[in-house]
Amino acid sequence: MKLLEISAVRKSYGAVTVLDGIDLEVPAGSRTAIVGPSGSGKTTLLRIIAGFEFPDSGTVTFGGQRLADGPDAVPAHKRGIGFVPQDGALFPHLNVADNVGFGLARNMPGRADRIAELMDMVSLDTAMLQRRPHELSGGQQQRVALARALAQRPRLMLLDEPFSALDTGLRAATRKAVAQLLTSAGITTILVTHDQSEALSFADQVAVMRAGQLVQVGTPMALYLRPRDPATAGFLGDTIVLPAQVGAGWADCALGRIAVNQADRSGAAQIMLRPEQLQLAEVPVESVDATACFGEVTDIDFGGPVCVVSVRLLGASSSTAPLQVRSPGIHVPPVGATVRVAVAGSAHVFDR
Ligand SMILES: Nc1ncnc2c1ncn2[C@@H]1O[C@H](COP(=O)(O)OP(=O)(O)OP(=O)(O)O)[C@@H](O)[C@H]1O
Repeated sequence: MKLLEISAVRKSYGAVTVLDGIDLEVPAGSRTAIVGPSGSGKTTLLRIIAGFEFPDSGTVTFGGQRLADGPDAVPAHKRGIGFVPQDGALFPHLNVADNVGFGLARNMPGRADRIAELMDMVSLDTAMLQRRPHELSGGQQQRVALARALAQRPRLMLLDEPFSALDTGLRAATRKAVAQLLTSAGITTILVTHDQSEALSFADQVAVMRAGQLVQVGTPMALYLRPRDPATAGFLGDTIVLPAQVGAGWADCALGRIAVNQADRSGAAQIMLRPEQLQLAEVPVESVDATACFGEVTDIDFGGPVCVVSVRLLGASSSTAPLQVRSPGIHVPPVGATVRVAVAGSAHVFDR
């Protein structure tokens, strides 16, 4: 069942079109990530859902209620939608208790208990209630911001790059904790991020935005393995894109004959592999023959657990860019080694 439906939403600032016909359905209980480069319109879309901005045209429907029909819109405070902005936006002069309880009436019965319950939901110790925001870590501040948004018991939570100020380890741990918390509370969530790995790991629906349009919406796995075009593929991770002749479920390309995931395609096409699909095995140079694909290691970028190995295919012209292959650090072949290149899984054929 869909909780939120966005239909044909357009928004311009002066002559600049920021949202150019957005259609998106968000199922109840799901986690959606909107991902896209800086300036593509992600925050504007989130602010339209929250009610801080209104569309020029198009509709926003939430739980069957029309929230916006063009500029005719329900104000933000009547929507029952939580919003956690990028920097948390805590009130610096208020302590944690007053930040968390900001939207709760001062004379509300059980107010202190509700604030303690919210602190517990976001795994913060109530011993922190008297502290000011500057006396908290970045991760703790984000949790307070989340608790403040949860106080309104929203059915939908909007998160605008809430983890971007956190360092890598804390970021992953906070993201996971927040995802679990929102799911167990049954709160539908939309996360805006420009970090593709964050989108892929957080969401069960990913929407890729480019220049004010949603270019593809689907599960993380579908988008990663079957992106619509090379730009979307490249945005979601590293790629190896090769020209090929495809037909009957196979592609003939510089790596030899490999399986493709669209059996119905034929003719000249561009195919895509993810670098982790290529596997290298060092072999003696005299074992090179025509039955497999071989190359020479030209460079290694040692990254510990995963290294990027540059491989020039034997027979390729010197102007052809080497393949960038990911290889475990303990098995990395040396520069100059001859390697057999094998492909795991199938390649994806781009539509155009
Ligand atoms: N109030 C405004 N007035 C004029 N232009 C605006 C306004 N808000 C946003 N824009 C412009 O709209 C475009 C999209 O902005 P938006 O913040 O939605 O992008 P974004 O994808 O969230 O980017 P980022 O990842 O950098 O936050 C940008 O070109 C921005 O400059």
